[in-house]
Parts: sequence; C-alpha cells; structure tokens
Amino acid sequence: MLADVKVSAIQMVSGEDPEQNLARAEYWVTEAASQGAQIIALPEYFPMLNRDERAKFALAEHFGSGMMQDRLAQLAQKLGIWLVAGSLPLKGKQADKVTNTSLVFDPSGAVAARYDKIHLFDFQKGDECYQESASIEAGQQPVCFDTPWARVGLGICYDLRFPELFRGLDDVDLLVIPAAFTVPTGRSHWELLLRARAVENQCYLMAPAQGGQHDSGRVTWGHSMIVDPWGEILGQQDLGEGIVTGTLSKQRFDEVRRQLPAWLHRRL
Ligand SMILES: O=C(O)CNC(=O)[C@H](CS)NC(=O)CCC(=O)C(=O)O
Repeated sequence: MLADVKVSAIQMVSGEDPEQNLARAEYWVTEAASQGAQIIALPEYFPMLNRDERAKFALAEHFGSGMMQDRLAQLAQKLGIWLVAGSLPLKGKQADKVTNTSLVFDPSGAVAARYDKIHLFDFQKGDECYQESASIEAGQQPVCFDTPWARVGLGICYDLRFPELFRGLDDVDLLVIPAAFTVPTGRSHWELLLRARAVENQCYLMAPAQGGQHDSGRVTWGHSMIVDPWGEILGQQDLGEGIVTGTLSKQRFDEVRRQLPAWLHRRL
C-alpha cells in the first residue's frame, strides 16, 4: 500500500525538565513539518530523562487525558501531520508501575495507536545498570497502524533485539523504533540491528533516538537514522538535537521485494 511520503526522525537530548523538553519537541516537530514531513517521530522518553524514578511517576498521565497528551494532540492537529510520540510514561494498572508508551496522533489530533513497550531492559555492565522491569509494566500487544501512505509498525528501544516482534506484524511498510540506547551497546549493536530489521522485513525503518550528554549525567548513543528496505542508510545524525528526514519510495520498495522476493519466500 506504500505511497511516496517524507518522514522525519527527531533526535533529542532530553533533560530533567518536562516543560523544556516538550518545548524542544514542539520546535523540532514544527521544523520537520515545515520541511514537508508527513510522519514525524520523537525519541523514547522525549518529555524527560531522569535517573530519579519518582520523577517518572510524577509525570505519568492516565491514558486519554493530561498536559502532555493535550499538547501533542494539538501539535499534530495544528501541523496536519502524523505524530509518533516516541515514548512517554502513562499510569499502569498496578499503582507502583508506569508503562513506556508510544502514542500516535493523527492529523485531527486523535490517538490512532497506542503501543506499550513489551521487552524491558534489565542491564548491568560496569557502573551502568538499568532495571526497567522494576518500574515499568510491560505491554502485551504488538501494534501497527495505517496512514494514507504507509502501514507502520511500532517498537521501542530494547524491542529492537527481538525480531519476532516485527516479523509478526502484518506486512508493514515502515517500522518506527524510538530509542535511548546506551553508549556501549549502541556502539556495538545499534546500526547492525536497525539495518538487519529493515533488510529481513524488506521495509523502511526510522529510529528517532536520544543522543548526547543529558542533565542527569547519563549519556546516550544517538545515531538516529532512516534505513531503506535494502539496508541503505538514507540519513543519520550522530549526536545532539536535530532532524533526520528521508523519503519513502514506492518504486524502491517494490524493486527490492521484486528482485529479492525473500518476503514472499517465508515458510514458517
Ligand atoms: O528509563 C528511561 O528513562 C528511558 N528508557 C530507557 O532509556 C530504556 C530503558 S532503561 N533504554 C533502553 O531500553 C536501552 C536499550 C539498549 O541500550 C540496548 O538494547 O542495548
């Protein structure tokens, strides 16, 4: 169903102040829309990166109402774009948990999709340690949604390591994978995994990332990129805030799947 469309991945270096991060997100999304992008995606936890878990709970909103969701809906509507709001915390079913959620706003400002991160990042290497499962309620459902140009599948960050999540989606044209990768894992695996997911699923992929030195002291890998179905990198940004824009081409997509029909040759 793919039709040519311009898409943008926004890279951020979110700090601890949600107001400031939301203002930066609004600035970059507006900039991307002015360059003609119709589908625009923000990184994981764009409204706040904070080592203090309590801040995440204070920020979390009930699904369907709250300051963050209101502003994002208004932004999508004002610009007439599809906005993949990377991820933000929503209140979980359990009182002591939040979800790590991508909300997709359509050009009317309505929520077109909700994806809760399924695979939770528990990691220990040197003095870097993450225990996402302690505070996050895992999602259960893979999610994709249709825009007028493309069927889009969602994943968040660590999900990138689980190819079965994306393979299970119903023939998507574009994968959007917002992230906040660590530097050591990013250096070794980020580009490799992104290009592999695009090549094996013969689809476009865009990965908006956190990239740089954050107020909290944390450092993230960045390297937001857009990859085509052959695995070519159409654009990327190493570190710092900015926009990576690319055009999804129906001709290119069809050509790759015609010349090497691996997608059709699936047996299992
Ligand atoms: O917790 C927050 O504030 C925002 N969330 C994140 O930064 C998440 C969970 S800690 N990061 C990852 O999943 C990195 C995965 C990764 O780096 C890999 O798979 O190698």
